[in-house]
Amino acid sequence: MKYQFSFRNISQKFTRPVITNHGIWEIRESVIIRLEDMTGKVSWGEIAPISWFGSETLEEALDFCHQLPKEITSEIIFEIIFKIPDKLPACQFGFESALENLQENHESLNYHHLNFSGLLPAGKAALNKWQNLWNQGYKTFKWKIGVHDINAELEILTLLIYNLPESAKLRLDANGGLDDNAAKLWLKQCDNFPNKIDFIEQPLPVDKFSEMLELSNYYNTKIALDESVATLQQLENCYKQGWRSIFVIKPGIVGSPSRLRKFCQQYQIDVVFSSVFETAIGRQAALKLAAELSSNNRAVGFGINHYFTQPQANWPQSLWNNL
Ligand SMILES: O=C(O)CCC(=O)C1=CC=C[C@@H](O)[C@@H]1C(=O)O
Ligand SMILES: [Mg+2]
Repeated sequence: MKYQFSFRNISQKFTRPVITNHGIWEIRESVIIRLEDMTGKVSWGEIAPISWFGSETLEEALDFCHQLPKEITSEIIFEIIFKIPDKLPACQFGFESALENLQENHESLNYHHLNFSGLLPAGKAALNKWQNLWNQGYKTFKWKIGVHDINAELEILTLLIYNLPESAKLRLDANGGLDDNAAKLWLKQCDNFPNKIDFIEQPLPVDKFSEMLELSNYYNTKIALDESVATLQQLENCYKQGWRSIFVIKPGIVGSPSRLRKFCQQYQIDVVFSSVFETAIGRQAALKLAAELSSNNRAVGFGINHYFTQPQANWPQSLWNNL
């Protein structure tokens, strides 16, 4: 099968910069790819790298797209998906989801049974942001920690827990920014609120796997790996090294959807699906996987209607025309 291939770079400004232990992220850039088959059917994919999570860089993704011919075959696409798995995971996701969309009618996608988690700004700004997300229907909130002084953040946590409605849940994401003592302080504090805290995400850096495994066996508060399991190879490695607590999966950078499906169905892991702050194109493909593979009814981190200001209506054609 042959496809007309084209691609364009897109950048979107976050409504509010995403501030994490990795730094301040103001503009989200990604690559939109377009495949048209011989019947004229068109489908879209999105390549949305996060290089500091371990995916390829945007430049590597663009270079890869530039070296592809304007007319590509399904053999070339399968080569992308299965032959270069760990170097270009965001490209794998973009191309395979575009191909899947050509082969399936994604309108049948039903993810209305999913619960969504709203992203709170780091620091004390979270205290006056949660209310309007609650009013929009979010009952789970993710708050970035490891950004400000730990004592200040622990105080804010207490205020957040005191102010949030009874049924609201909090998940804390340190982005690997804590040391062992700080992680123990957070876990000890969270153990005091067992019905409030969903989990602490990536408390320690990626190279502290055994320390996180030990913490996960000692404290009641669950720990979720994120940066440690960013790509399929890392996911498999952490599972094989004994991780059985929560795995945060970012479909946009993990790699091939079909290989992810196979892994999750084979190992029945406890997963939380998470956005890479993609556009509606990548989000639709990611939520398709979340709808199929989510476990334990965990809220998915795709609260798109508060990441970007640009309207996402009648994408992607309108987007494509304006790029
Ligand atoms: O998972 C969510 O709730 C939203 C997505 C999210 O928090 C992230 C997406 C991409 C990079 C990070 O800044 C951050 C994360 O660490 O999970
Ligand atoms: Mg995270």
